[in-house]
Amino acid sequence: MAEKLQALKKQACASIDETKDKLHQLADAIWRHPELAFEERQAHDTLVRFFTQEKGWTVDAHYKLETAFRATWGPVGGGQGESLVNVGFLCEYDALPAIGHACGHNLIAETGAAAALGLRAALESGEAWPMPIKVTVLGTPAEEDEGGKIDLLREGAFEDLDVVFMAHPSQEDATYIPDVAEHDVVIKYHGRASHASAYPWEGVNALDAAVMAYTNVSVLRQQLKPDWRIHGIIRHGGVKPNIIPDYSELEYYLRTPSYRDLPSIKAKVEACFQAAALATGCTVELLFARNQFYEIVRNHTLEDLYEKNGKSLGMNFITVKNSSGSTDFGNVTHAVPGIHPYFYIGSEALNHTPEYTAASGAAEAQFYTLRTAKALAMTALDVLFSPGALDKVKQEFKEAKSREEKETKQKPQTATIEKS
Ligand SMILES: NCCC[C@H](NC(=O)CCN)C(=O)O
Repeated sequence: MAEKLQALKKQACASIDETKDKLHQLADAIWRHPELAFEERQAHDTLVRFFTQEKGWTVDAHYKLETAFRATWGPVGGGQGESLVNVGFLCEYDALPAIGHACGHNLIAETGAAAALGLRAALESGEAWPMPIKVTVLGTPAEEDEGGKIDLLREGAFEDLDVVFMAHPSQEDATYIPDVAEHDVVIKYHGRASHASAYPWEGVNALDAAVMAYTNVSVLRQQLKPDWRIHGIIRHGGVKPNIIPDYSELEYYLRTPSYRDLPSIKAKVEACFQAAALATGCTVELLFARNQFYEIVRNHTLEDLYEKNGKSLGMNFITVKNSSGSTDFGNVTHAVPGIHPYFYIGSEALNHTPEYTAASGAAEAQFYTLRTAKALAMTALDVLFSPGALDKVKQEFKEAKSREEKETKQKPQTATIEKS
């Protein structure tokens, strides 16, 4: 089987190389027209067209969400009574406000599509596969905002998948970076307008509340655990200096390494926001996002396979220990075994900067993006055909889940303001 597996991997890589121009065009079209979360209509249509033109894929446009899609191929192979193995690849394609594809999600879409095409090409060689195999591509919107994958999870989109792959652009190749749990909140202060010079005493200053809230949180930061994060912006702060602002608005992201600590960080910042309202006489509304992002549940079996395949293609892997951002893929890994490796794109630029936008649209990124897609397809082939690999992946996932359940029993998700 080892030789056959090698030949299949070669076939997947060759097919990705053969499709490289179309794949580049796909990423380029998404990059040239950046769209915000849940508004990715053109990216959705571009990907739907891509899979429709590839032939053989069953494509569901607007799958469960307006800008999500699903493309499936197969099943192929297997005898009667064998259970189906459904391999999933994810495409993200939302951009950031003002700076476009500064997180390279156009390249995530490309790796997901390329890896799926590569796996399909290998599976098409006509072998008698021991079990029925299906390939599924899910287009998952709004990673940079509410987390479309969490909505899709709730809608059952991941229920029939056995393993899920995606890869994220970065400054390095890493099988895992500690993406943390996150909950977002919008804070609205309502005050009363008045002439700021003639009768300021009649006003209730909502900007003052926002500034106090910002300062309260900054003061709180010193007392947070080193890997907890709170960061925010003031979105509205008034309209004219001579009108006491009657409205202000902030948005904050709250992050902890485990979702189990989110209630604690939320309780602490809520106190900061309420205190600002009390001090200024404003009323306050706290609007927490409908979805919480969870940290990634690691699958070392998948990571090791990916690393081995990546190294065979020339990748240099580094180990990252520092907490990173967050991803709605974290929630996926609580339901299905999966990996979310990071990949170098030929630039030292940092994500969420204009320089990264340029790098994710540059021709240089293509070599690295396709190399990553090849490593994903090869890893999927290992999962399918390396003896015992799928069982090992599933067993590790099961063990992680039962550890998780035990920890949740020991430490339920409760809000506490810890006293020293
Ligand atoms: N509110 C969701 C923000 C998600 C965002 N994701 C990334 O940057 C992708 C890399 N993990 C974040 O700010 O972490």
